[in-house]
Amino acid sequence: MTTEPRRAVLGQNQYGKAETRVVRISRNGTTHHLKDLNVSVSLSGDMDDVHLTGSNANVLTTDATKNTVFAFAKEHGIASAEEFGMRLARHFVSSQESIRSARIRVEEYAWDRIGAPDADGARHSFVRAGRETRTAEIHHDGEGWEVVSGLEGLVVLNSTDSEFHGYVKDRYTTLPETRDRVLATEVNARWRYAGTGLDWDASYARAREHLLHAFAATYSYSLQQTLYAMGARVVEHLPEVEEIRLSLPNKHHFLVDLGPFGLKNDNEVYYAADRPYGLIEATVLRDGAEQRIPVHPARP
Ligand SMILES: O=c1[nH]c(=O)c2[nH]c(=O)[nH]c2[nH]1
Repeated sequence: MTTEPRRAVLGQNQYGKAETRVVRISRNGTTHHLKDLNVSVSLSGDMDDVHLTGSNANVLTTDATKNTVFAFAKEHGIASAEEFGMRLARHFVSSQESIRSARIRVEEYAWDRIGAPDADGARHSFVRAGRETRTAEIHHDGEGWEVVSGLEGLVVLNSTDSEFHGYVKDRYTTLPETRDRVLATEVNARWRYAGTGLDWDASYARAREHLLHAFAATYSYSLQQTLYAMGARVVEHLPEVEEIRLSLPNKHHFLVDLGPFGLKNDNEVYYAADRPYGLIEATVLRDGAEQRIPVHPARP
């Protein structure tokens, strides 16, 4: 019996940039609108050579597909995930002979406005739709009780009223100063109660509301300042709370440089980076209270 020589052949293939995190802010006077997408591009076509011969002549770079996402967000806006995805797909297939098909996957993160329409910040302050995780930790030694409640994953964003400047400049400092930036964070908070016998649900709702209100209403010169304002507002409005500890990742939104494409980015198109991120943490406590919430939360 003769054995056929085994030869490898190229099967289905596709390529593109996955998970471009684009945030488009439209500013209608002082009322801002937000679109927040995660866009993945997969292109297929005449790609035998790039796999088999080392020729890149048919390859539109994945970098260019990412740039196209940002540039289209600026030029055409984002009416809907579907419309935006169709526009991208049509562009890739019709502008490059070597590209025969495009698959665009879009995840859209929904945002709600914070507060009533006339409330502070309602025009430019947002909370990510979908509930945060509520937490509670109870300790009892047969006599005393300690109750620490909290929340994790409450994502908020201010599209203006945030500056950052005046910081130390050492030889490694490159961050440009800014008088108007997007400030976004995921609120992770734990607060310790002075006693028991409370309406826990009502207290939780009040703490959450005051955290959101302080985030929206604070004109911020740093996330540290916003953190303190949020913690202080809870301590000052909830007499049952002795201390609160906040852990706030700075969810950086970098303005995309659209200059190379002949486009001006007037604080409209942002790249939402996921890491690394600044991590701002502090305890805010009632004057005279003991600081007892541990720095690192216990994991279940
Ligand atoms: O609000 C901020 N606080 C910082 O300490 C800091 N550091 C940084 O690079 N960006 C920011 N933003």
